[in-house]
Amino acid sequence: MSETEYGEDELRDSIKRLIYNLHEKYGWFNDEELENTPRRIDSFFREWRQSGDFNFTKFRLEGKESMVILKDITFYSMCSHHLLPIEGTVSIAYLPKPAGYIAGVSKLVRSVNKIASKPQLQENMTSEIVDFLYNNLDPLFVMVIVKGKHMCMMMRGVKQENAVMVTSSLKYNPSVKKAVRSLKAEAMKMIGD
Ligand SMILES: Nc1nc2c(ncn2[C@@H]2O[C@H](COP(=O)(O)OP(=O)(O)OP(=O)(O)O)[C@@H](O)[C@H]2O)c(=O)[nH]1
Repeated sequence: MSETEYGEDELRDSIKRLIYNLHEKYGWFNDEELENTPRRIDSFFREWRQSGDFNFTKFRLEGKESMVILKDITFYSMCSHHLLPIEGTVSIAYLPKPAGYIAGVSKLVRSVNKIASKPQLQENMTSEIVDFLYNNLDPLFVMVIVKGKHMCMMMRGVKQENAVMVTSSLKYNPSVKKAVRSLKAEAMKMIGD
């Protein structure tokens, strides 16, 4: 449903109704919270939706091409099934083309933040990051590994304190098809555990 069909005011009103209904049923909120919690939730979603746009600064590779790794980027997302947080790390490996693009390193983090900042499934987030980097950098090879702890499995349901979901996705230029297995092994070795 688009924003024109379901406007910002209606969204705020429905959050207010949710908080009031939860209070009716469970008696959870005091007066200050009934007044201000809907506004805070609304502004969280606004801030989250707006986070992310940036200029993807790139440079030209001058030396010989070799694998670039940025590992253990912290991310926060939310599962689209329960709207509960997912937190974890993203590791990125890419191989630029000869004299091709290299990313300003912070832009790899900004790419993760941009894509993480919405409710989603981890598998889809992983492949979306790969697609975004592939489209922006036009590399020979890109691989992303995501390790996520899902609050929906920690504070409810199966109650797993330590389970970590690991997902990976890769994309490559057809010219390196025969080398993909060794590129993947090199990326995984450099990223490590
Ligand atoms: N690839 C690469 N990038 C670097 C290195 N040192 C700094 N950078 C990046 O160079 C980029 C410069 O991009 P700009 O957009 O001009 O700088 P900025 O506005 O300060 O970027 P942010 O750090 O994203 O706020 C940033 O992404 C830096 O992280 C490096 O050794 N290698």
